[in-house]
Amino acid sequence: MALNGQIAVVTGAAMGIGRAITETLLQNGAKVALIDVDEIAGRSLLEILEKQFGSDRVLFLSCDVESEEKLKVAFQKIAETFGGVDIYCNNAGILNEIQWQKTISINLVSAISGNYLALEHMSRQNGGRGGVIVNISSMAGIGPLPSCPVYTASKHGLLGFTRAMAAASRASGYGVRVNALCPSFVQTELFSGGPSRLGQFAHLADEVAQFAEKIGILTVGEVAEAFLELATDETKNGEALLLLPKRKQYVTFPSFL
Ligand SMILES: NC(=O)C1=CN([C@@H]2O[C@H](COP(=O)(O)OP(=O)(O)OC[C@H]3O[C@@H](n4cnc5c(N)ncnc54)[C@H](O)[C@@H]3O)[C@@H](O)[C@H]2O)C=CC1
Ligand SMILES: CCCCC/C=C\C=C\C(=O)C/C=C\C/C=C\CCCC(=O)O
Repeated sequence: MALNGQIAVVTGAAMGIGRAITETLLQNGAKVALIDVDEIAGRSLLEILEKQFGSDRVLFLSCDVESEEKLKVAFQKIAETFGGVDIYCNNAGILNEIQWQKTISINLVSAISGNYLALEHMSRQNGGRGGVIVNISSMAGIGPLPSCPVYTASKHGLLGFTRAMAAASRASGYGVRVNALCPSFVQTELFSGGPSRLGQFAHLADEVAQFAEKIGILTVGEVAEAFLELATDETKNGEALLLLPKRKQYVTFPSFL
């Protein structure tokens, strides 16, 4: 699938992985709507991107994805401005074992709301053009991160939702592929600030840091490249792409047929 002229929405786009994905989409010719709760970082990035790619190709919407109402309004504004939605990257996420309910709320509940809102605009059953959704899960969506049981649960939940949604989309003729990207540790604020947000599991920080050092740390650019593969390869639906510094593989799950 060529990205030229495609309309993409990226949540948590102001920094980290979301910013890198946004830049990659723009470099490949897409128009991108950036959604982020951090208005200052979002507006400052918008200014940079407008200069680089033109103001007709980027849009920033200050929005907390925890508010389904505000997210709905943001989607309406994007569809009106750009004329539809073709690609949805659900990336906004936090790691906070102290405020663990918020972790579930953003990483799982809001992710589900975002996927449903995206489908309202993208599904062929609703008059949309079809397209692709990429959910940013984590390696912690496949295996346990001991210092972060709730984060692990949220990412396992998101992966399960992705796979079921992909099957539902195929069976219902939505014309929308739904995939999950599962990176290991990535050099961002979420990673560097992680140790201070482990709460009762803070004593496990050193063990995790050693594990991270052993397997290596990804750059946001490497994650954006893997995102591009899931977004553009039209054979991929319901996939979980595991990404480590020295390894990339589509995860094989048990089959019950
Ligand atoms: N950094 C890592 O080691 C890994 C991160 N991930 C996942 O990648 C995604 C992005 O993470 P990073 O770039 O590392 O994080 P980050 O903390 O560097 O950036 C997250 C962005 O999301 C925004 N955001 C947070 N809550 C929001 C909300 N309620 N509404 C709207 N925007 C919100 C922030 O303002 C920020 O711009 C997350 O889902 C994370 O779980 C997955 C694997 C590894
Ligand atoms: C030093 C404490 C830092 C806390 C963690 C910071 C960021 C983590 C982000 C993730 O999304 C997790 C990434 C990779 C590890 C995930 C799972 C390990 C699974 C190991 C196993 O299967 O045995």
